[in-house]
Amino acid sequence: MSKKGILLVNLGSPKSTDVKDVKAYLDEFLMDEKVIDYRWFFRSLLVQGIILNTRPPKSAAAYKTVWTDEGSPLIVITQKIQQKLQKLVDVPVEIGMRYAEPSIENGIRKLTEQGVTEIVLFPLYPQYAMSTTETVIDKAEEVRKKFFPNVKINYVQPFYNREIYIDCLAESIREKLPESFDALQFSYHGVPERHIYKTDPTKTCNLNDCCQRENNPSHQFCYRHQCFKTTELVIEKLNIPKEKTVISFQSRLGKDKWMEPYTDETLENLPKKGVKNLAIVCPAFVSDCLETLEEISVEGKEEFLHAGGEQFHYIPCLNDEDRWIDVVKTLCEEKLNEFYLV
Ligand SMILES: C=CC1=C(C)c2cc3[nH]c(cc4nc(cc5[nH]c(cc1n2)c(C)c5CCC(=O)O)C(CCC(=O)O)=C4C)c(C)c3C=C
Ligand SMILES: [Fe+2]
Ligand SMILES: [Fe+2]
Repeated sequence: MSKKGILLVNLGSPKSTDVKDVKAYLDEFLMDEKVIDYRWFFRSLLVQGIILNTRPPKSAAAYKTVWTDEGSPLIVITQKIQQKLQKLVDVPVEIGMRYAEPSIENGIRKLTEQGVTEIVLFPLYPQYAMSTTETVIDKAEEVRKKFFPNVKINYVQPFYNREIYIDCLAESIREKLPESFDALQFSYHGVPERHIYKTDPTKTCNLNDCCQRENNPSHQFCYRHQCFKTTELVIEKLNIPKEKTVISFQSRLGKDKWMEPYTDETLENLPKKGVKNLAIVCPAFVSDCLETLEEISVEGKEEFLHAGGEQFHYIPCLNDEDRWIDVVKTLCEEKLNEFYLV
C-alpha cells in the first residue's frame, strides 16, 4: 500500500536579517528565470551586477522591522498552518519553501523518510503566476526527478475562485472591517505585464477588458483576471458596492512595466478623491509577510496619511485562522482522493 503525505509550499524568507543572508536569498529568488525572465546573461547583469549591490542593506533593514523572536513571519505562519493541519488529517504534513530553507527538497525528504510515496503539494498562492505557482511546480518536478523518481506528486490548483476559499476570505474580512470606511482596497502583489502575455497559451489576453470578461480562454493562466475574479466574488459576498472598492498592484521591481494601477500611487491619490478612511486587504498572500507587514501596514499607511488620509485599517491575511485551515484541508483532501482514482 502506498503512503500519502502533504507538502505545503510558500515563497520563503532569508535565513536571518543579516545583509549576507538577505543577499543570498535575493540571489536565489531573483536569479530564478520564472521571476526575472531575461536570458541568463542579462538576468545576471541586472541581479548580480546591480540589484545585489544596492538592495540587500535596504531589504535587511525592512526585514528587521517585521522579524519576530521565532523568525520570519512568513515561515512562522506557514509552520503554524502545518501544525494545525496536522491535527486534522491522518497523513504526515511538512512544509517547503521555494527559496532558501526549509527547501522543497527538504520537505519531500522528510515525507519520504516517513514512508510517503504519494504527495499532495499545495503551492500556497490563490492566484496562478509564472513567478509563484509555476516555479514551485518546476522546482518540485526537478527535485522529484533528481532525488525521488519513485514519488508521485499531485498539485493543488490555484483556488482564487473556489467557493470555500471565497467564503472563508469574505468572512475573515467581514470580521476585521471597521464599522465605517470610505473604500476597501484590494492590493495584490504585482507582476510585469510581460509575464501575463508570456504565460497565455491562447494569446487572447490583451490585459484590457478581456481580463474581466466572463469566459476568456486565457483566464486559467491570467494572474490579472484571477485577481479581479477573487475581488469580484469577495465583494459580492460582502455586499459591498463595486464603487466602494479599489484594486491595485504592489511591490514592483525594476524598470519594466508592471500591472497597473500601482498601490503606492493609488494610496497617494485616494485622499484627493475623498477617501479619508480606508480599509486595505492583500489577498495574493495567504500569510502575512514583509510585503504586507512592512510595505502596506507601515509604508503604505505613511503614504496614505501623508497624502491627506485620516484612517488606515490593514486587514491581516488568513494566516492560521481555523476556517482557513479547514479550506486547506479540503483542497488537499480532494487531491489525496485523486490518488485513489488512478
Ligand atoms: C503573489 C505572490 C507573489 C508574486 C506574484 C511575486 C512576484 C514577484 N516578486 C518579486 C520580487 C520580490 N518579492 C519579494 C518578496 C515577496 N514576494 C512575495 C510574493 C510574490 N512575489 C512574498 C510573499 C514576499 C515576502 C517574502 C518574505 O520573506 O516575507 C522581494 C523581497 C523583499 C525585498 O527585497 O523587498 C522581492 C525582491 C518579483 C520580481 C516578482 C515577479 C516577477
Ligand atoms: Fe515578490
Ligand atoms: Fe487576462
